[in-house]
Amino acid sequence: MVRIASRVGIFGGTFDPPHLGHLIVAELARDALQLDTVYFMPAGKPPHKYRSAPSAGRHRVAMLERAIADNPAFDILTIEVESERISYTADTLETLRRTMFTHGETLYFIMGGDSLAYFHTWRDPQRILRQAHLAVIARPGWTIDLETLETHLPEARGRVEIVNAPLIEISSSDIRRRVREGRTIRYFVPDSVAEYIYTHHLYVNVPTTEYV
Ligand SMILES: Nc1ncnc2c1ncn2[C@@H]1O[C@H](COP(=O)(O)OP(=O)(O)OP(=O)(O)O)[C@@H](O)[C@H]1O
Ligand SMILES: O=C(O)c1ccc[n+]([C@@H]2O[C@H](COP(=O)([O-])O)[C@@H](O)[C@H]2O)c1
Repeated sequence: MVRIASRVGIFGGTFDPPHLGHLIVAELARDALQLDTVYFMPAGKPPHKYRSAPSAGRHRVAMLERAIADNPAFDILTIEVESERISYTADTLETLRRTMFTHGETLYFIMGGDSLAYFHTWRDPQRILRQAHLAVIARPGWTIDLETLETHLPEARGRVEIVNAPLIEISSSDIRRRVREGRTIRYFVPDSVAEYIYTHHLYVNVPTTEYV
């Protein structure tokens, strides 16, 4: 039997909380790149946000479970939230290649344009590009500048796919602020996620050192 290697998206993020922007990005990447599965991968300790901790991993996973429940092409990878270490993507992808994606799967690491702008500063970006392509979606306020990226990182040439999508001005930080201020988050997150946020009193008392 000839086995056809599958095409897999890995969408790393803090997801504190997951919002409709994340879901639209994942669905458009799935569609554009013909991905069999998109895995949402919440970071345990996100490298650029480690000064003040995000909500507990169990809350972020629970919200993701609710957010993706009705999409059979979406799943969750808990490898990073289960670890005590800072979630460096290069390490995670290598581990996943060793343990889970061992059949020549084509991997796409999905990110917004804001993440791409700093990608060359990530730990060992060359190592990431050896494991996966990047799938990048535009984000309001950020230009996708492949030329500059390739100047910093020649290994990115031919490894980055741009996914066309409408600009979606939704962010987790805005949602956290809205909850804190008692404003609506309806239609920013799935109803099931909003319910979880209110039931567990998330984002009500966020320290003044709200992470950036
Ligand atoms: N509205 C959006 N449009 C495009 N990409 C997005 C959008 N929201 C998040 N992303 C991308 O999803 C990934 C995970 O994002 P993250 O979980 O940090 O959410 P966020 O909304 O950026 O959070 P915060 O506001 O707390 O920084 C990142 O690569 C980010 O660029
Ligand atoms: O590996 C790195 O150096 C690195 C630096 C910044 C971000 N990342 C990853 O990028 C993803 C999005 O990060 P964030 O902070 O926007 O949620 C998440 O999976 C992070 O672990 C990874």
